[in-house]
Amino acid sequence: MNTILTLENITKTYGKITAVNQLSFTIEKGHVYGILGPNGSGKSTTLGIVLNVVNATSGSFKWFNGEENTHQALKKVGAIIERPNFYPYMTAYQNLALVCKIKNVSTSAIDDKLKLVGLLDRKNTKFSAFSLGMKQRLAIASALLNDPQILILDEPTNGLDPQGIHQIREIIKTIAKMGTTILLASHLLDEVEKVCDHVVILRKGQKLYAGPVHELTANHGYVELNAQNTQQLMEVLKANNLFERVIKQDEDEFITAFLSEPAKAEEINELLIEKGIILSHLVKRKESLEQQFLQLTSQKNT
Ligand SMILES: Nc1ncnc2c1ncn2[C@@H]1O[C@H](COP(=O)(O)OP(=O)(O)OP(=O)(O)O)[C@@H](O)[C@H]1O
Repeated sequence: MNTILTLENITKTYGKITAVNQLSFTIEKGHVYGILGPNGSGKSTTLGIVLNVVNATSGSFKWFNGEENTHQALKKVGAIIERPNFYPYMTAYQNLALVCKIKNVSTSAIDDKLKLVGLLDRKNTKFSAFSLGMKQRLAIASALLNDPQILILDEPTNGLDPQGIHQIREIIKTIAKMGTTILLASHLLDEVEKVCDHVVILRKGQKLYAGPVHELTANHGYVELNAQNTQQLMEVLKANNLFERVIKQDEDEFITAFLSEPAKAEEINELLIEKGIILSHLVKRKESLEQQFLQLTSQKNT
C-alpha cells in the first residue's frame, strides 16, 4: 500500500472554537496535496495535529498505515511549519551540519540539498545575510536532509516577493518530481492550482472538497438563460437531465443552469424551442476554479 497518512474524523476545539471539525482525508504516495482554505479555516491546526505538536480533541490519524508508532514515523517526515529559524552567525552549511548532527544523519548530502534549493554558491554565507526567500529555501534544504518520504509546508510562500514565490514553487515541483510526496497548506488558490494535483478545501475546520484539482475544474460549465415565461423555463430546465442544478434568486436577471454533460448552446436552444420556449437570452459560461472555490467556501453555513 502506498498510503502515507490517514486522518479519521479529527476534531480540535479551543474552548468554544472548533478549529478542525470531523476531518478525514488520505494522503497517497507520489502526489502533491494542498490544504486550501481562508485564514482561520484550520489548516495549521491540522498540520500541527499530524506532526504531534497539537493534540486532537477526538478522532485519529495514522502514518504509513500505522506500521510504526507516530514517533518513529515522524522521522520519515520533513516539515516546515514555522518561520525558518537558524543560527544567524553561522553559515548556511554550518547550520545544516548542525541539523545533520541533531537528526543523526550524514553531512554528505548537504551540498546536494543546497544545490536543489539554489543555495550552493551561498553555502558559506552567514544566515543573517540571507533574504527571507533564501531563508525559506534553506529551511527546505534542512527538512530534506534525512530524505523524508513526505515534505510538509505551511504557507511556504508567505511574505515573499514574486520572484521568491516563483522560486519556492519551482523547488516544490522539482522535489515532487523526484518522488517526495508533498503536503502544503495555503490560503492561495492560485498556489494550489499551480503546484498541487490534489486538494482538500477547508472552511471553518470542515472539509468542503477532497480530490484531484482537475476534477474540481472538470465541470461542463453552465448557461445563463431567460425567456418571457421564466417560470415555464425553470420547470422545463429542472425536468431535463442535461442540467444538474437550476438556480434563480430573486435578484438574478437570468436563470443559471449547470450542465451535467457537455452541450452546445445551439443544442440547448433547439431543445427549448421543441418545448415551445423562445429564449430572450442564452450565454454559455465555464466557472473558473476561483469561482468554484468562492462558491464552495461561501456555502454551508455552519
Ligand atoms: N492555540 C490556539 N488557541 C485558541 N485558538 C486557536 C489556537 N490555534 C488556532 N486557534 C483558532 O483555531 C482556528 C483555526 O486556526 P488555524 O491557525 O488552524 O487556521 P489556518 O487555516 O491555519 O489559518 P491561518 O492561515 O490564518 O493560520 C482559528 O479560529 C484560530 O483562531
